[in-house]
Amino acid sequence: MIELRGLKKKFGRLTVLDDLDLEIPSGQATGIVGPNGSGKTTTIKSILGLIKPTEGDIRINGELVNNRWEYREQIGYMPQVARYPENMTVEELFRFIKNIRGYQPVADQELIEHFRLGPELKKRMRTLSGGNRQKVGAVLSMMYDPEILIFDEPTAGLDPRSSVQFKKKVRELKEVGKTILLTTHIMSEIEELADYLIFIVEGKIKYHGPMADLLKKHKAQRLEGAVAKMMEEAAA
Ligand SMILES: Nc1ncnc2c1ncn2[C@@H]1O[C@H](COP(=O)(O)OP(=O)(O)OP(=O)(O)O)[C@@H](O)[C@H]1O
Repeated sequence: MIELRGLKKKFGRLTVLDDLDLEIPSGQATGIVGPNGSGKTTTIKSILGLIKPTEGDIRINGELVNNRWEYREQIGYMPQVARYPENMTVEELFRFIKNIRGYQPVADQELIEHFRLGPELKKRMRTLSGGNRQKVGAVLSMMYDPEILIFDEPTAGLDPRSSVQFKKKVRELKEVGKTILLTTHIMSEIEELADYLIFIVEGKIKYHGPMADLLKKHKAQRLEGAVAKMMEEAAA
């Protein structure tokens, strides 16, 4: 379980995360939704230790991870916008990551095939299409078989077939009990993949709990309707 307690983040005078208290359950997929600029990526980056919170604690499986780095080995991260060594070819990049880690990945070949990246391996990163860069990010996030996977708008830029391939992989990861956290603006994707939902507006949690409870509460069949209602309530 990932626990956030009293998490605050300020950038100068702007409060971006305002006292977040929540639990992200293990072995399930959790979707974070909310309007643009509501703090989703900042929450993810805080969990990853890429942003230092102004206040508050983050615990993973009960252990406080503030200012500690080792725990990041258990997390695979696919960022919204990734920066890579642009002159490396895709295969050089994979080799580079293996050298940094110092041990062999569990599933790189299988993932390269799954995402049909074979024809891209000899291309330099700077020449890849946006969608293929995303797929490289997906492989990097999964190839060491981490317990926790965090995907920030993972299917933005993927063509429909690749998006289906990505979601199939996420379902497989769920089946083997991984903890998954993902953000997306595509509500149907959250419905397909997530069991648990976090709704965040202007850095405040407006809902967190099982997806089914939210739909029941708002008497909605589809998530889009429930989220639209919550957005109206938040704006009122
Ligand atoms: N390094 C930074 N310095 C200053 N402000 C920042 C920084 N990073 C994020 N912000 C601000 O924090 C707020 C939340 O940003 P964040 O990227 O977490 O939103 P988001 O919910 O992921 O949005 P989106 O749906 O558009 O991706 C925004 O107002 C953004 O401008």
